[in-house]
Amino acid sequence: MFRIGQGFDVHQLADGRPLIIGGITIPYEKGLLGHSDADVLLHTIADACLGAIGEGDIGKHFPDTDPTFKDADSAKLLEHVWGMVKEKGYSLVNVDCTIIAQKPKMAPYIDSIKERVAVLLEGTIEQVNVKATTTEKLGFTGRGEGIASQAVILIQKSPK
Ligand SMILES: Nc1ccn([C@@H]2O[C@H](COP(=O)(O)O)[C@@H](O)[C@H]2O)c(=O)n1
Ligand SMILES: C[C@@]1(CO)OP(=O)(O)OP(=O)(O)OC[C@H]1O
Repeated sequence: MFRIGQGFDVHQLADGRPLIIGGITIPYEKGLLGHSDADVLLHTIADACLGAIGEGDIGKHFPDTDPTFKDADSAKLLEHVWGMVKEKGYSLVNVDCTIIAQKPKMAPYIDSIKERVAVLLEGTIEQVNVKATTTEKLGFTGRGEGIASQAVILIQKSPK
């Protein structure tokens, strides 16, 4: 049995924050603002996982009003969500993600991000695709005010 899920997230860029995307710290003049470490890509993947198993979204499981999740490592949040996916008997088929950012250039970091995501989802690099696009200087991403991300995941329950 297959299930599909999709995720979308946006975080604002602000001074004085590290830029963490896909579990990797990327050198840049600004970072993403959030209650957690604001890892927009890992939040997107977590939401896609929760969508695939019909379990709502990360705000439901990790409320941004809960001090437990202040400055939380989003890799830990995704690990928890992936545990829920496994608990229901599913494994990864593939995940495809897009980071929407005018700057910085993501290309040098894509392979490291893919490796990190593959580890978190207990899959191989071949099961993970991560892309980046600008919005040609249009909109909030184009003005460099924030970074968005999208993901689609396919999971499979193997017959016993
Ligand atoms: N933050 C980004 C955005 C894009 N890239 C790479 O550049 C290519 C061209 O981007 P367009 O928005 O002009 O289509 C894109 O396909 C990515 O490979 C990037 O590395 N970092
Ligand atoms: C991850 C959580 C929890 O720390 O906070 P944020 O980092 O603000 O992220 P968001 O994508 O707005 O929503 C999920 C939150 O509940």
